[in-house]
Amino acid sequence: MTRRDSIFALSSGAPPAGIGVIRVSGPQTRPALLALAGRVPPARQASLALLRDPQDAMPLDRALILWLPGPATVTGEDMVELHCHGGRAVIAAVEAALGAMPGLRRAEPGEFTRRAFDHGRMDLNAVEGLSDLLAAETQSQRRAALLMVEGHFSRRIDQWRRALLDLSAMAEAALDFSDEDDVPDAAIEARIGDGIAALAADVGALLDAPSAERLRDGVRVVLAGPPNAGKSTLLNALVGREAAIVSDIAGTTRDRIEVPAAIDGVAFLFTDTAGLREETGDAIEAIGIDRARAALDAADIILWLGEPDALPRADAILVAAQSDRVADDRPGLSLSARTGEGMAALVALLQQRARALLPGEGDYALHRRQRDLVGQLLDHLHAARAARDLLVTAEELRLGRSVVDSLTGQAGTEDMLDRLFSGFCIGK
Ligand SMILES: Nc1nc2c(ncn2[C@@H]2O[C@H](COP(=O)(O)OP(=O)(O)OP(=O)(O)O)[C@@H](O)[C@H]2O)c(=O)[nH]1
Ligand SMILES: [K+]
Ligand SMILES: [Mg+2]
Repeated sequence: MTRRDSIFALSSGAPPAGIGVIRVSGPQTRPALLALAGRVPPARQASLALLRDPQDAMPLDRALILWLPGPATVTGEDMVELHCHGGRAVIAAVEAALGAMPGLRRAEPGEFTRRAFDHGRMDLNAVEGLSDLLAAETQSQRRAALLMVEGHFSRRIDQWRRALLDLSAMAEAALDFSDEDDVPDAAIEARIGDGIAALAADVGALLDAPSAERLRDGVRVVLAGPPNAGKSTLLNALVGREAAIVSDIAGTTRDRIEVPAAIDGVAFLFTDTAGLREETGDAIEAIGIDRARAALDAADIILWLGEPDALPRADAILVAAQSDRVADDRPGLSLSARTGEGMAALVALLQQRARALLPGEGDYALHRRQRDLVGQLLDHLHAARAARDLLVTAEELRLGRSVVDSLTGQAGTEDMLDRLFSGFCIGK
């Protein structure tokens, strides 16, 4: 796919800044560079140039320019980078000069990336990874996103595609053969079966990959228990600010209070909830209790500040709170949010639990879209394996290949792509 129009945008942060990098991409890039700088420097070598307004030859800025002829560029098109002084008026003047040139216009959000995708420079997984990388706030988010951008997952999918093609070719050959004498070669069928099983094992292993949404939004830690157990006090201590109201009145917290917080490079989403009790005359509190139960259902980790025999889930962490004033023969992790006693142990335990849910060093995380498609691929492989008829096996393998195409975005629906790219900032 090629496009006629060329685009430009400020690709660095909002001015004023030390440097403002304006990128241009498309067939008009070279003429634009010539018009602004009066020359086209050697490819991929930084050089200084006085940029002039082509209309009146007045100086705009002295900038570092980088001429990047396509197709070996990030968009796959001719590109130039203008590293200008990052003042508002400088950027505005250079952008105005570019905008006045024929065939050049401002880029829409994500349009550079979209061109990279359209020209096969990035597949959909790398695009999603880039979106995550730009949004990354913690080091674990950054690491997992970078692996996606670098194409680790895409290369694995490519291996799947090749394995599927090989298996399909074997199945077709066996079918041709069986046409001739009605006796399919048992050895070939066994080889196909083994190949499918090996591929299914590799694909299935990815279904356990950590969730990119969880990595992005934070590990959901829900604090729950009876009224006045000290949930809100503990939440405030964990996030380091007075996010929730604390009082000695039972039933103080009614709504769910969600507070994101990064602890040692891991994103958590802490949720304080209304105290759970069976009977309340207060209609609002009753709604709060329903919401608390819903939060518990969605929790990755539960901190339970109640009775041990009322644990909402077997893996909930039992917390014996307010240890500074309650006699401590209680089971569970003893702590006082007031004095800080036991807090370090709780944080260490949260980190340990979170690590098990998040990608480790060198692991990638999968978005729901990716996980769903990996699941579909696995279903087709299982069906291909279980089929008694080689025709069915061949068809399931073909369906598997189309799932792989969806995974890389080769068979993506247009509105999904529009949504994804519009989430990018301008200049990316
Ligand atoms: N001494 C001491 N008091 C605490 C501690 N934690 C909470 N409290 C007190 O216990 C009372 C209840 O605390 P909250 O944090 O509001 O309890 P809660 O579980 O959120 O209560 P609800 O929102 O009403 O369900 C308040 O008066 C707190 O100051 C603690 O560790 N030590
Ligand atoms: K309270
Ligand atoms: Mg509370």
